Amino acid sequence: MKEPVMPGAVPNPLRNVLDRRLPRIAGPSVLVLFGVTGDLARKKLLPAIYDLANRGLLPPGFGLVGFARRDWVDQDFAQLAYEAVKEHARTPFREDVWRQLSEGMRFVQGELGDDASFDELARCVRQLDADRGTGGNYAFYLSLPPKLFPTVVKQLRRSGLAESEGEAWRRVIIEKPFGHDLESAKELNAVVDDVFPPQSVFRIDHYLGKETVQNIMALRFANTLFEPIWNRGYVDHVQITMAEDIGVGGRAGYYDGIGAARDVIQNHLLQLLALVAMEEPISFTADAIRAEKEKALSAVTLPEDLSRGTARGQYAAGWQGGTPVIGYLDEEGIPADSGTDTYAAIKLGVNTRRWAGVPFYLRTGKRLGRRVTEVALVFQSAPQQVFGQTETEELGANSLVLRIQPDEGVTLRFGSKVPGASMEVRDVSMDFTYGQSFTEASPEAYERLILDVLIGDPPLFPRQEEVELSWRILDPIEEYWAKNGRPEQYESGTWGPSSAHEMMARDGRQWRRP
Ligand SMILES: NC(=O)C1=CN([C@@H]2O[C@H](COP(=O)(O)OP(=O)(O)OC[C@H]3O[C@@H](n4cnc5c(N)ncnc54)[C@H](OP(=O)(O)O)[C@@H]3O)[C@@H](O)[C@H]2O)C=CC1
Ligand SMILES: O=C1O[C@H](COP(=O)(O)O)[C@@H](O)[C@H](O)[C@H]1O
Repeated sequence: MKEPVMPGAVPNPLRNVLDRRLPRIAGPSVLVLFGVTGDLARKKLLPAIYDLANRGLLPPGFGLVGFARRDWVDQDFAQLAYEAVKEHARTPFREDVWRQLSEGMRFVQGELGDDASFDELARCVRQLDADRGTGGNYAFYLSLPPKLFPTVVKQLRRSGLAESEGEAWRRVIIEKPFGHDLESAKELNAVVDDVFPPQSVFRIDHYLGKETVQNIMALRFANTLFEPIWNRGYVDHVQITMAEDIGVGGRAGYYDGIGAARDVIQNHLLQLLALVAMEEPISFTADAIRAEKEKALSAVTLPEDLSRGTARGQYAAGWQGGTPVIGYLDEEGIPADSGTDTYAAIKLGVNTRRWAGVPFYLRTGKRLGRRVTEVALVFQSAPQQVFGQTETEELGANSLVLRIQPDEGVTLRFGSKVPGASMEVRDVSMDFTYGQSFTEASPEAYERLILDVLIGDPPLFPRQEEVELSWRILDPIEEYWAKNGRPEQYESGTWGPSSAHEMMARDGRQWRRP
């Protein structure tokens, strides 16, 4: 409902800003976590829930229900959560916070396809609701292998859990990847859409919960400094890098057959591209932001020749931090003849007045030189170099690097005269680093996103249109790869296959060395 405006009242431009600074606290609610024994729940979700409680952002009567197949009771779940919190939480351990949280924790053992398991879950949730006074507000987090999403959504309806009464709400949180191509994404959406209204569906892309990713909009639209040069008149090209030093670890079952491009380009990297390429939204509402991201994604173009504008690889044995590591094909659970990519690089265009002709190079990979995610705008070189010698990393180009992780911040690189008698210019950096500029700590991405779901605040969650537009970009590339041989092997600990470097060299450019 719109707030009534007094006749003659002067609108206060700070109102919106002040509202955003108020502490945002979740109301009474129960969170049901499917897949609670999994990797994501243990490393990220359970610690994030504890951190929210520790920061006073969860109500005292908050309820948490874990669901998985193993033969556990409430105490086993509490023990798992305790260990996860001790190992991975960001805030210090406080006995009183833990006690209050664990009093509201329950475990339900069951099979997702089994009606009786869901009837037991419904009974447990309703009992917890009554005990803790959570007002019938339930959120369901699907931290599961993606093929199980439709089963759970259907079971939520069958068991009556999806249905709310009166003022109470129901929300469903769906982990990525949302489908494995355009067609399956549409099928999944049809199932979800049948059970939950669009405003109750929260599709998680945890990159949008990262402070530094949210800062892309602040950097662009809260300043006058960058926007005038944020276009084809000044930018030569954009590089978006998400490099990991880890291998596939214990996630073979999920990763093999999915690969690097579906795992992170379809979601995280295309969301970064959208935030860099989009126009300013007319407001910071979910609809306005999503609409601008969708326009940017609709304008994305593929390289004319996919053999020259894409590259993919698979890690072979090598060295990581001085330790020998095995190749992808020797990882546990990976078929010896797997053709799954663990590295992918793609050159895209954005066909708008702002970006026409500016290439966006996206790359991601596992077992690369180091863990780093960054967005680099590489600017055109000065029209003429009056100074004899320029020793620069990007051949004399200035760059603005948004350091998403680690060492979060922003770097501006430009040429400066080297002190001394000669007129030599060398690249230097001007740095903004979160840790040095703010005393406030950044919440973990999942902490922010879980809180937003419990509050019902949707701007940081992509809607179905964005998911579909991203699959439209990736599907032709995956089809091309499927028909054109195996990924090229690259040594672990290096910066990916030689075809990715050749792709840049053909354009007279090179990948940045992060
Ligand atoms: N791990 C990560 O770093 C990230 C994961 N994600 C996404 O999060 C989701 C979960 O991933 P992750 O935690 O790694 O996966 P895991 O394989 O580690 O965990 C899967 C969970 O699902 C449960 N499960 C599997 N089958 C069934 C079934 N038939 N009935 C009931 N429970 C079942 C397992 O429980 P049990 O075996 O005990 O029954 C386990 O708790 C995926 O969608 C993934 O894409 C997203 C970003 C990062
Ligand atoms: O979504 C995913 O992200 C993680 C990396 O997340 P980050 O926050 O540590 O950058 C990646 O390892 C995983 O394969 C992928 O599913």
